[in-house]
Amino acid sequence: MELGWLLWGAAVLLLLPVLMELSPAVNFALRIGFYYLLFFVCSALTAPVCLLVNGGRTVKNMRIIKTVVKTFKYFFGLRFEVKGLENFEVEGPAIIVSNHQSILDMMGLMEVLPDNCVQVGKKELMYAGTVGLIIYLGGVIFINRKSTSSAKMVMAEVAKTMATDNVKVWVYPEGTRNCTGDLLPFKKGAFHVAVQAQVPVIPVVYSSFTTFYNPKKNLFTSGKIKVEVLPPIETKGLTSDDVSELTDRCYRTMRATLFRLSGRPGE
Ligand SMILES: CCCCCCCCCCCCCCCC(=O)SCCNC(=O)CCNC(=O)[C@H](O)C(C)(C)COP(=O)(O)OP(=O)(O)OC[C@H]1O[C@@H](n2cnc3c(N)ncnc32)[C@H](O)[C@@H]1OP(=O)(O)O
Ligand SMILES: CCCCCCCC/C=C\CCCCCCCC(=O)OC[C@@H](O)COP(=O)(O)O
Repeated sequence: MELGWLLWGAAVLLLLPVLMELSPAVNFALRIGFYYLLFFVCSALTAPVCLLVNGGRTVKNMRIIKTVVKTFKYFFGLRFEVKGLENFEVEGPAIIVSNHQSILDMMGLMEVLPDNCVQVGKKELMYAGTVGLIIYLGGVIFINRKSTSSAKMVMAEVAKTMATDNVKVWVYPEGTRNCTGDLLPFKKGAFHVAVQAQVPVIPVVYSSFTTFYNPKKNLFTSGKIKVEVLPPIETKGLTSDDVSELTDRCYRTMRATLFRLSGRPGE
């Protein structure tokens, strides 16, 4: 019986590289599956460490999470080329906004995440097994995208407390993943919070993943991701009437940067 299993295991191990070469779908499924497994297992192992070291839900756990997630890129042959980190060095809290292409963004997020920075995430993530637990412990702010009123209430609370907690808040203004190489129109929530809290908006742009990652084409290979942290946009003196213009300005700057970093001719 054991011999049978041994032979079976050896056959799979020998066949796997051939299968991965022959079938992009197998390659994609194995690499993405391994990514999920990494998240799941590392979350389960990191949660007790966070509890032991920091005692519960606190942004301080993001340092531990960041240390662990920063190792994931080596498993997938991904490299980050980062510019502009000095733009994170603002006095006090800020709203950070970035484009959002895939769940692979978590590696890019942790690659540059400044200290004392939490993220706004869809509340469904709370139920993602051990990942839900670890992001809860990391201080992630959960919003219900299906209820604008409740989402706005949560965001209004963030605007009130981010100054006292001295935290930066990272928001994905597209509101969903978008791996087309372009930007979706921006939701305004992040910019309302920035104006309500009178804190700067710091745009962060990741180059397009389309050269190495495309679920529709079962493409997931190694690759280089350019990351640029842009200069902060001040909101002092702005009111809710200025939010649309602030959103549009940020959108245009980030879209031009996305095209530049991705080597795509601007429009
Ligand atoms: C060790 C291993 C570890 C492994 C683990 C590692 C990972 C550890 C990190 C995890 C990290 C997770 C990261 C997840 C990332 C996502 O889950 S992304 C998806 C969730 N995020 C978002 O949706 C953020 C962006 N969305 C927003 O900000 C949206 O504005 C809101 C607040 C959700 C509302 O959205 P909406 O219902 O679509 O409404 P929207 O069109 O934006 O606005 C409607 C109206 O309300 C107004 N409005 C909007 N917001 C406001 C406001 N706050 N105040 C006043 N008015 C407002 C607008 O101005 C608009 O009015 P008009 O100007 O058009 O007249
Ligand atoms: C025992 C319980 C078993 C539960 C199994 C769940 C295992 C979960 C394992 C890995 C989950 C990886 C999730 C990492 C965080 C991903 C963050 C992210 O990118 O979420 C997508 C969100 O931005 C936008 O969502 P949509 O594009 O609107 O959709």
